[in-house]
Amino acid sequence: MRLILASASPRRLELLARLGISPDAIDPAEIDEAVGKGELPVPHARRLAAEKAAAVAARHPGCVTLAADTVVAAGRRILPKAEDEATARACLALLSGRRHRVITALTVIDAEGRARHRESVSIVTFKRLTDDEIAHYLAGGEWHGKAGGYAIQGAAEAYVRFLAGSHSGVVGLPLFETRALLAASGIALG
Ligand SMILES: Cc1cn([C@H]2C[C@H](O)[C@@H](COP(=O)(O)OP(=O)(O)OP(=O)(O)O)O2)c(=O)[nH]c1=O
Repeated sequence: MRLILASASPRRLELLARLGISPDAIDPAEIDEAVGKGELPVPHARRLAAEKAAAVAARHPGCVTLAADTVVAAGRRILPKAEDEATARACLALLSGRRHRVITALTVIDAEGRARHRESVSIVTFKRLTDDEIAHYLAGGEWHGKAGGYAIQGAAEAYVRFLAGSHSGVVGLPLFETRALLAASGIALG
């Protein structure tokens, strides 16, 4: 069974490798990731994962397609993907000392075109960050392109006081849910 990874994220490819899987092709979906008016974090992540999977599956009939979307949420608010330092700084200031959620939604479309969905929701709390700590983190550049302006797989984990849920889910591909969805969709797993 051919597996298509509908993602440009090298982290998702690495996480998939931890399941012993290497996709037959990588075909990133390029969809509009704008947040809908009044759209809440979990529905937003679900919608984007489903749209990424559908867009890519249409190009690969008869294959299994896996897509994911990661959202960092402070209450009902969806934090942006940090594309510049000012945005990353604003995210870190908001997350400082405060509990937030990281949602990764998954969609797998099987060879018959049937879509299956799951999501992982983790709770993360950072310590209260001083201005110096924020400046030091920003200088490292790891925030670039990351939802919420940080990457737990890098230096930011040293600021994480509490995590409940899935570490791989925070990084971008929750292994437990991914394994379950792929197995249900006909991908052979060890
Ligand atoms: C919170 C957090 C996010 N991230 C990353 C994962 C995702 O790459 C990104 C969220 O954006 P996504 O839109 O989920 O993914 P992407 O644009 O990188 O890739 P694609 O849509 O092609 O699959 O933030 C981390 O790497 N570590 C973290 O701790």
